[in-house]
Amino acid sequence: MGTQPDSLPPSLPRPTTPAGRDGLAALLARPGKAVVALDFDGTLADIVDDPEQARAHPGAVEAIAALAPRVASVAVITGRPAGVAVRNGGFAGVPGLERLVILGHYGAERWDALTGTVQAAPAHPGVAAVRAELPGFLDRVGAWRGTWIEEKGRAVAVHTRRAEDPQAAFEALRDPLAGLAARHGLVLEPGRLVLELRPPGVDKGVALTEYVHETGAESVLYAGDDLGDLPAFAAVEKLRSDGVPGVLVCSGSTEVREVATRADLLLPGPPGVVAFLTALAGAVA
Ligand SMILES: O=P(O)(O)OC[C@H]1O[C@H](O[C@H]2O[C@H](CO)[C@@H](O)[C@H](O)[C@H]2O)[C@H](O)[C@@H](O)[C@@H]1O
Repeated sequence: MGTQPDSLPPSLPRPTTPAGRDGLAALLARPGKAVVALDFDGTLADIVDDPEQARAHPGAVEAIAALAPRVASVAVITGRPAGVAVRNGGFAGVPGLERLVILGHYGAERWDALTGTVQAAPAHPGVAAVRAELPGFLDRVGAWRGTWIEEKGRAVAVHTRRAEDPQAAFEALRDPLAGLAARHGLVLEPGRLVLELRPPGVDKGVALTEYVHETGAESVLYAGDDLGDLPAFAAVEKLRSDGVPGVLVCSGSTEVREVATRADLLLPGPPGVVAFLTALAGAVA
């Protein structure tokens, strides 16, 4: 049996890094000054073939609702439109989630449970241009059968999960779509078998940093699973170097290596995240 040389409770999985253990200890010492920020797809929701069908993993909403009243804030930071995350997550009107904040479109949109409204940055004209060009563009570059376009309002995403060889389809489209995005003043956001063309200027790191400063938090936990979460990881690393303790959690240890290798704590996907959040709520009770 291992020893616990610090004050972390045995009910919680133990971060593997000193910085992660410091971050978790700070959160537990003063939960009322902690922000817990969570990605949606792959972290709170299991990955499925059809994004419309993605739902919060069983127990996720209950775990967040138990935790949220005991910390400064819980925020969901997602590439989804904020309204889609609210709907698919089932986050509206839940006791305990009265102060939940959802930062959608990587921070370009914000939904507050307090008002039930979405605030958004102005639309980028490049998105409409790409939307019009994309079907013909995919035909011309010979996209794999099964590749499809997700309409996201402020962005468009090209999915390859349903192609015969999803990874080959993803790799074949990556450079062409980066070029198309650049021609219209957009950036390419690669994810798990998805290539999103979206406006520049904001990412999950910017969104998280601004939110931590807004709330005056003195510690932060961020959990994510995908490449789009790496800016948030970098933001926590920067906050740590500025004296704000933080914990980095990876949901699923094998899918996206870059996320796993930078995390302080590896959890086995959304079921593991739900178990962790439930235990965390118990530990700060
Ligand atoms: O920031 P997130 O909450 O992780 O959202 C990022 C992207 O998630 C969605 O795509 C991913 O989940 C789908 C449903 O499980 C899956 O089919 C897809 O392969 C994944 O990449 C969403 O569809 C994208 O728009 C988001 O950008």
